[in-house]
Amino acid sequence: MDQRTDSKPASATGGGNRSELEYMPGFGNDFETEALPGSLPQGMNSPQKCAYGLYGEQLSGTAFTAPSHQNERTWCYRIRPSVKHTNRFRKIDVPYWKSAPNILPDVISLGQYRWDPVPHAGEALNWISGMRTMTTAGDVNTQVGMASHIYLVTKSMVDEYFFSADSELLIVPQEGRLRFATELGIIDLEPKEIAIIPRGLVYRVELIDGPARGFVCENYGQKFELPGRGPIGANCMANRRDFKTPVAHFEDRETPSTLTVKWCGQFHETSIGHSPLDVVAWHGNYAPCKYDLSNYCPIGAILFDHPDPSIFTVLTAPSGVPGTANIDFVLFRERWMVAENTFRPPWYHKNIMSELMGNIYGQYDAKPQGFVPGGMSLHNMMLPHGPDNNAFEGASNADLKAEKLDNTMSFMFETRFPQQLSEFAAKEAPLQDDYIDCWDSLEKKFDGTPEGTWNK
Ligand SMILES: O=C(O)Cc1cc(O)ccc1O
Ligand SMILES: [Fe+2]
Repeated sequence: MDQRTDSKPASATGGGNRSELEYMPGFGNDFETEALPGSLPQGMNSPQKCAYGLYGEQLSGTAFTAPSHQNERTWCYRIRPSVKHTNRFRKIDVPYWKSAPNILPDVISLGQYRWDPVPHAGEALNWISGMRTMTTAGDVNTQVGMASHIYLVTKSMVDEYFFSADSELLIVPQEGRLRFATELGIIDLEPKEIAIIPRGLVYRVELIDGPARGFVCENYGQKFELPGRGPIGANCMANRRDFKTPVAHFEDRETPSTLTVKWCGQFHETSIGHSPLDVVAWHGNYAPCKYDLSNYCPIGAILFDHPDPSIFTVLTAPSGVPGTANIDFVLFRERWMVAENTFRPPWYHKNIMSELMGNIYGQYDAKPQGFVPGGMSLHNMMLPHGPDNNAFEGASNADLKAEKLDNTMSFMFETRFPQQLSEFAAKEAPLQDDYIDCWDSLEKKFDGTPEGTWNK
């Protein structure tokens, strides 16, 4: 669906409140939007002279020759071409934001790990200084794998801009509200929502309500897309129309500013004399978006058994291997549990993929205690895990009436690669040293009686 929306440019500071922001519906649509009437060329991309004296510029998110159903690019009409934004770069240190490969000789990643919420620091932190890498997987240089991070944001970026050439960011807020002022428009984000910021897109992050904390999946590989639903058909899970992309919004502001670029795992800074968020009009299918997780329509077992968690996939970032994702983003949210004669929580298992989980709010059914909002857990490649003793006992003896799992939202970043703990995750973050004890009290129940419940 194409949509054309004119919007007034807001104040130079990106002013205006959330309700004034406008979004266009759809996932991966071919959008078009202009902030000034007539600023978007029609019928062609590169007129000899653009309206309002704008410069035309293409942002390519896939190779020029990617198959047409995967090809993504956006045409921007901007006050200055981006190349005018870049002076010489200098390398800077962003010590807590790591990239793969980051395999540390004195850190053991083999294990089941769980962390309490990372507390806010004494000093004020912004989107860049407040990023805390927990795990890395794959290789940023060959564009496979991912990193997981916690962000701790207590101050806005002011005249500071950022882009990651390495990655697309999937952002999962847990507390506080943030504004992403991007080249292509403004997204306000709060817990229960997620956002996707594409590789190469310049933006600034402002604090609306703080402190803000959340989770980030940094995807080095092919972009996130909606999973195929197979026999489920054309509806449910995440529906395309519920993804929202901002309308064009520009800043014509000449102030000394800095642009930080993440490139091949390293950070670089350059000075510019103006806001780079100067795109007046754009069209294309390479754009940021947000999605309200309360729109996710879960599908599940309606008679017996516990399906694989892939049934709850919101987004998947494919690898070259069919069915084996670089990353799946999986959501465990409110739902009814109705399966008869079934052990309802997740089963015990070992998985070739590695599972990084975060709790947005509430209680997770396999871990009624200890996995708290803002907390994370890691069940690495082929490492056994499953319900703790309380969950096992409770679910094995429960009266199996229909039961609503209410007030619960956790998620999983599941990748085909093993995840390596960062130094921060192993040594500074609030690691629960006693996590594996949660399985200690599981008893031997083998008693020589053949009866289970499956043959009743
Ligand atoms: O380990 C976990 O808690 C995540 C998970 C949930 C589930 O329902 C099935 C498998 C699985 O890995
Ligand atoms: Fe699991």
